[in-house]
Amino acid sequence: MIRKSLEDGVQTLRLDRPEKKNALTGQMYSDLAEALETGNTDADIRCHLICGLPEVFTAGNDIGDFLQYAGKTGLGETPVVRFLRALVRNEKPLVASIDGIAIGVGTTLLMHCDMVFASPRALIRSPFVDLGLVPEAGSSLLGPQIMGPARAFELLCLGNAFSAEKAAQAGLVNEVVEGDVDAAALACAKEIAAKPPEAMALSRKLLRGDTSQLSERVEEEIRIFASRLSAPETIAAFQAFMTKKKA
Ligand SMILES: CC(C)(COP(=O)(O)OP(=O)(O)OC[C@H]1O[C@@H](n2cnc3c(N)ncnc32)[C@H](O)[C@@H]1OP(=O)(O)O)[C@@H](O)C(=O)NCCC(=O)NCCSC(=O)/C=C1/CC=CC=CO1
Repeated sequence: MIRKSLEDGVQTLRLDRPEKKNALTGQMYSDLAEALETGNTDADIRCHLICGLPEVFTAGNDIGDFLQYAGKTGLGETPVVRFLRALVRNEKPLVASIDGIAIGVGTTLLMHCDMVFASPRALIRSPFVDLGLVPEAGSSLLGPQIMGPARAFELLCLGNAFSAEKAAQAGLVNEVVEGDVDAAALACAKEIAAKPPEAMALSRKLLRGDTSQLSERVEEEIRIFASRLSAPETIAAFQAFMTKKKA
């Protein structure tokens, strides 16, 4: 589930599905998308904070859910697609706090954040190719822009895990926090929320620039990603994960 709260202009979105390492379900994507969309029109929400649980941000998309899409022609207007579009269209500053594993979309959503805080035990990993998949959430465009093509290849194609320190060196993480990472991220989100909102919105928009190329890339990735969900090597990788867990 997603636990939502609003305090001092900060909408906190806490991923909370500990029994499955916060793997994201359709309902969780819908809740996240709705929260971001609401923020675009609700003046009381001045900043979003997305966080997970101790030792786990998220294990990425629920792999069991992926198997349901095999054989289908596209992802259509599924909750995950709604969420990916909501990330691109989000107009309010987005802060993330990672205190553990951040896998798949748990990595790529960070590229849409304005500030990212990580604890020393954070581990960022995107095993897309190992799963027979391709990068998503615009990461094929944002990844090379943020960290350069070489490190983006290492993270997004090779699937190497990045420590918090390495992610900070790559420009994906703003600060590695030794103490309470959620508290540090919340303090930053409140600082953002306390600033003049119009100037903040205009400044953020200038920094982001024209997002049409990003939107197009997200749609292109969705098309390729959807077709990959029926590829034999992909289905085999999903089944291997599910079976290994059941054994
Ligand atoms: C490294 C792990 C995250 C954790 O390992 P470990 O601590 O040993 O814990 P486990 O025993 O493996 O896991 C505990 C239970 O959680 C279940 N689980 C974990 N991850 C997932 C998942 N992603 N989907 C479904 N279920 C998950 C696991 O089966 C256990 O359940 P049971 O107790 O009932 O057996 C490790 O679990 C791991 O590597 N997980 C898989 C990570 C992964 O490959 N994620 C997919 C990333 S791809 C992605 O996110 C892509 C997209 C797609 C396109 C668009 C947008 C979204 O995302």
